[in-house]
Amino acid sequence: MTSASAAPIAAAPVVTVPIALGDRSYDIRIGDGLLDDPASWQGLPRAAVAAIVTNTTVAPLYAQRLAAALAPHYGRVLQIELPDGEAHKDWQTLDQIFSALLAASADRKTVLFALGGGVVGDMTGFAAASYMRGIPFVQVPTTLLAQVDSSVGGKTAINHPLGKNMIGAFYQPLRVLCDLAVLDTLPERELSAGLAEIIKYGPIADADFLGWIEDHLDALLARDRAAMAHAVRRSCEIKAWVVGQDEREGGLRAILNFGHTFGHAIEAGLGYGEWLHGEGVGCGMVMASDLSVRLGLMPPAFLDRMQRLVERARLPVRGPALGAERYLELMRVDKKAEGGEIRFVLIEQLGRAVMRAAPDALVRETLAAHAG
Ligand SMILES: NC(=O)c1ccc[n+]([C@@H]2O[C@H](COP(=O)([O-])OP(=O)(O)OC[C@H]3O[C@@H](n4cnc5c(N)ncnc54)[C@H](O)[C@@H]3O)[C@@H](O)[C@H]2O)c1
Ligand SMILES: O=C(O)C(=O)C[C@@H](O)[C@H](O)[C@H](O)COP(=O)(O)O
Ligand SMILES: [Zn+2]
Repeated sequence: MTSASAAPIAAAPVVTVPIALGDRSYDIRIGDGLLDDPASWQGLPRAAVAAIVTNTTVAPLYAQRLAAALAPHYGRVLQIELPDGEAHKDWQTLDQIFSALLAASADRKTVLFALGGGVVGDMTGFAAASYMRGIPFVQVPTTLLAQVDSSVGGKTAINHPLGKNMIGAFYQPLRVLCDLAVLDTLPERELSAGLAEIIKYGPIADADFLGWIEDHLDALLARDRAAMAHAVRRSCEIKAWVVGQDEREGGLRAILNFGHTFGHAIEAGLGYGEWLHGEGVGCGMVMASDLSVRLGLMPPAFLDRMQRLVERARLPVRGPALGAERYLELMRVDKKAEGGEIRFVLIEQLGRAVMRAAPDALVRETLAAHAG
């Protein structure tokens, strides 16, 4: 993919990235202060009930402002507060959303607003996909990771103890609103987790963007607003470009899983929540880069480059000591696996990814070098 439109942008203007999916097309809006901008809510369906789905951490920070913005447009605005954390991305918490909607007589016109990170977004999306067989929803992502990745593209899910995101649906939001100002309150560890998914887009789709991230990493860690705006925009452009061609992951979309086969194994193997998703992806990208080198697809310098960048982003580059057999067992449950054969997203050229099986012996070598 070429890096057209990669010129840095100023922080102030609202940028719109379209995602083309026929009658499910929508806009990703990126800007400073979108929560308080009346234009953010124009053109959305009106209804008797709107529900803000959020969590106990984000609610005190931003829910009141969102409720005030929505009040003129809906008869009632409910607030559904979920417990915080990856460990709660499960059936029980999903059911809390359904129970709250039913108790409030939410109907088929009810619009859900996912206010939070990827956990809230994935669960709200799944609730929207299944409540009364489908109701509209809007993504209002409040973490860097959610703004650059999880709010876009319609993958919704909950975890299963045996595997990450195993129960879910493809279901697109009506709109995505990325207010860059909310990133100011994000803890540093979560900022780094978001950087992992930003870094991902370079090796899989845009070598120039990888260079840009290397050059601007310090600015991103310092939350420089213009650097953030560019990183969110370019990430969303790449994700929209991929999803627009392969909404349901028939092939190409799997490149967005670079680093995830190892990363998901780490998340599930440790029990959800010990490592953040972005931490698993950061370390997983180092492992997948190592495997790309071992398979002769990339030169050793590529692994050094990726490891250095992931480290600079303050992400782990060594996986936990789960044992190679346990890693392999967990990775065989991955959604990309076919007939028990693990398939990895690997890099074959900077900016181009490929999906390949790898001999267990080589995967063991990668794990010996980067885990434990
Ligand atoms: N659907 C997809 O395409 C997709 C893509 C990537 C990741 N994901 C999923 O997203 C999840 C990870 O998302 P995440 O990294 O956003 O984690 P998260 O949703 O757990 O949020 C991280 C933490 O930040 C807090 N938080 C959120 N916004 C805040 C703010 N503005 N200020 C202060 N604190 C804030 C949250 O309460 C939470 O404690 C994982 O479950 C992952 O599987 C999905
Ligand atoms: O949108 C996608 O497609 C992705 O793979 C994005 C990933 O960053 C994300 O973590 C996704 O939820 C992983 O998908 P899964 O199908 O492997 O569960
Ligand atoms: Zn991810």
